[in-house]
Amino acid sequence: MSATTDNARERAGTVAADGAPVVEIRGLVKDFPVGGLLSRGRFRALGGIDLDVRRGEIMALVGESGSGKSTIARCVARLEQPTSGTLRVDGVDVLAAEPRRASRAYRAKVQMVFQDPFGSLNPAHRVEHFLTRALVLHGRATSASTLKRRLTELLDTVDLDHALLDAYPHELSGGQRQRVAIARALAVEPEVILADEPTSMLDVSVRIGILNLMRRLRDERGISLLYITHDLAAARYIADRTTVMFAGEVVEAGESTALMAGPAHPYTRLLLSAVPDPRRAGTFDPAERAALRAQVLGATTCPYAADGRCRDDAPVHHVVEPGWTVRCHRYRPHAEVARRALDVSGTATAQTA
Ligand SMILES: Nc1ncnc2c1ncn2[C@@H]1O[C@H](COP(=O)(O)OP(=O)(O)OP(=O)(O)O)[C@@H](O)[C@H]1O
Repeated sequence: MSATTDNARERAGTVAADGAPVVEIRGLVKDFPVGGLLSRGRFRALGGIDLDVRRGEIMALVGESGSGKSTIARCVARLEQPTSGTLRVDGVDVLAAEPRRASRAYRAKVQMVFQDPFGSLNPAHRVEHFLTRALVLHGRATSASTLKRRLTELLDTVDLDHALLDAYPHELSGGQRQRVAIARALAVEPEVILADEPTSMLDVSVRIGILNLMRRLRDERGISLLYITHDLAAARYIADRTTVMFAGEVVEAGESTALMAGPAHPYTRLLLSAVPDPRRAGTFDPAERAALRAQVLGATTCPYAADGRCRDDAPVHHVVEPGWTVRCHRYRPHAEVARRALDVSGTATAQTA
């Protein structure tokens, strides 16, 4: 863990990550059927993922659209059934112990926050309904007075005005809606929150508030977060560690600051070369996004792909430093030499130097 992160926690008088994994994923494979009901075609969305989220840490999961980030979160949330692999939460083998759909006890431990807060809040109900329902269903408010107190506490935690209890989702801004969704997740006092692009539909000016809120939940409550994002700048800002995915595989994982200062995998370097400018106003421009996608998917035309080695012989994980791994045949332990050897574009060198 970086000195910067440690200092930030010390300043805040915080709960530090204790290093023990709360979520342990091993060899997770997910195949989806393709080609209709009568077809036997399968598409492998996850090719055997290993990933840990430690207690009280934020783990960012980054990678281009379609790389499998949401599928991992949905498997952990029990919204998808993995094809194979193991998933442990608090040491419990979830796929063996839990029903296909998550039990209430499991949902009390693991909560998910989605990209579109409007889509996840029924427009017919007021804020009070969403929060009350979560509190009552999970036995977190057994009397009228505790309910009132817990509602107030939840609103305070997510920095929402108490008057908004009476508001309908359409009366809230995007940022306020996402805060309600987070408050609803917090109502059950979870150990883990899976946040799937929670800021991508929000204006830049609002995003930072949600990122800071997630950081506070980690620091003050020791909640573990799996934070899915396309935005590497946000991952660098908020996450203790970052896992980089490409085409259903983890290609690099390590402490965020170090990984982003000197990425060892060509794909991570390409992603970093396209980090959006945090000063830019408005939401992500679709045209720019298409250009980014073309550039990143161009990574499949890695200069070393021609030798066919990755296709014929899957690369293994190399240790760059303790806690930092990269999956690339071409990786050599002397980082500077490796980085030059792995260079795939002049832009990447310029931007990440
Ligand atoms: N229910 C499904 N049926 C068939 N294919 C699916 C299904 N869900 C996801 N996929 C495919 O699995 C792959 C991984 O999808 P996933 O949503 O996990 O990617 P992602 O990295 O989260 O992308 P995004 O950032 O766009 O959400 C994609 O190719 C997607 O089309």
